[in-house]
Amino acid sequence: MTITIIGAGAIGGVLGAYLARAGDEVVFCDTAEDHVNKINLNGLTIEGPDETFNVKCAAYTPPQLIKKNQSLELIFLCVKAQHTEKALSPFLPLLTSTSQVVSFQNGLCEREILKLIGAERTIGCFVNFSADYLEPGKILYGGVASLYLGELDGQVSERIMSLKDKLQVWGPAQVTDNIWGFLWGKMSYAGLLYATALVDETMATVVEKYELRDMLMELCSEILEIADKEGVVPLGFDDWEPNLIYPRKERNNKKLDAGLKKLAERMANNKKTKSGIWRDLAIRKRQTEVDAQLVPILEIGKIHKVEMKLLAALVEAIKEIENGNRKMSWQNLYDLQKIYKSLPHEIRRI
Ligand SMILES: NC(=O)C1=CN([C@@H]2O[C@H](COP(=O)(O)OP(=O)(O)OC[C@H]3O[C@@H](n4cnc5c(N)ncnc54)[C@H](OP(=O)(O)O)[C@@H]3O)[C@@H](O)[C@H]2O)C=CC1
Ligand SMILES: CC(C)(CO)C(=O)C(=O)O
Repeated sequence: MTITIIGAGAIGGVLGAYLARAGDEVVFCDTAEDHVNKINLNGLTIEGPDETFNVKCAAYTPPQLIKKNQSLELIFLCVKAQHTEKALSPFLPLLTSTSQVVSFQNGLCEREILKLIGAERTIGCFVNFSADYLEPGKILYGGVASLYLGELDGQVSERIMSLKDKLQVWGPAQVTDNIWGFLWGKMSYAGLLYATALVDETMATVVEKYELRDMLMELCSEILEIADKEGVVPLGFDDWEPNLIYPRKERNNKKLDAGLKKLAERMANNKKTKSGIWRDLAIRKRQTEVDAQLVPILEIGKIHKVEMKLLAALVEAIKEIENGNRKMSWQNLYDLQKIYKSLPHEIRRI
């Protein structure tokens, strides 16, 4: 079955390249014409921690692929969260009743995808390996990390087992019966990642900054509280353990500090030392995924009547950096610290 990768950037490029190298038929589709042209001309190059390799594959822009008018059975959707609907919609007429669309994205994009194509054709995926689009035809790959596939209803179906098997050529892909748990777990981690992007430092440097730790963990707790209200049990991965952070009253600071030390070490040792959010703001000078990732959590929070002062301030600060009305600096984190210190005592470090 041909795998169509919509969004042949960092994540889509890496997965597609491994699959193509192993002999799968992979078709890349991306709006960046220079990237598409380069792939067609010279192939796609992956610069990984252990090897650099190049694969030859067909690449198309969305209008070119639509023009081919061939049905698409398996789509890996690897665009930024805010492009989900725009990227998938043009292909709806090419889907069949058995097509599968797998969301290799951060955020709760599956909620949006299922509205477009129905839950039966939507497959969830939690992805935590790191990669960066370097230039047309070239992707930096940070190496393997957690990747879990899951049906939205928790079923362990044959189709996700076979997808998991297919992905072994990339690395240790796994299957979960709680994909929402992973997606919300990643969202709590995303709170931390967005905060690290408020300053032009590595993620590890911010995580190691002990005096900011309580504030950062409260920021993540705000997100975890919403997951809790939604009836989801957030899951941990790669030295990130939501259950050490929330419920607040059960927080074990000793274990949490040990976990964050390991996380900072992992971050420092990765080829990608700053987040994709930082890269969007500092290098690519474009909007982050904040409107499609953190803003929906604020909205769900409103439904549950939970005030998220830190998350709201973080969203505002990120948007100000996006718009050029704020610079990256430590002061941004200390501004959040001020808000944290004004929170009721019972919320602060227990
Ligand atoms: N990179 C990472 O390390 C990680 C990323 N993720 C998540 O993976 C998802 C993908 O991110 P990432 O790979 O980094 O993003 P990239 O920007 O590297 O890749 C996305 C690609 O999709 C293209 N694109 C945009 N709109 C469309 C469209 N309508 N149709 C087809 N292609 C389109 C983009 O072009 P253009 O740039 O011109 O817009 C870009 O080339 C995100 O949700 C991210 O949060 C998760 C874990 C780690
Ligand atoms: C840091 C990373 C790669 C997750 O590990 C990520 O999700 C990002 O860059 O946004």
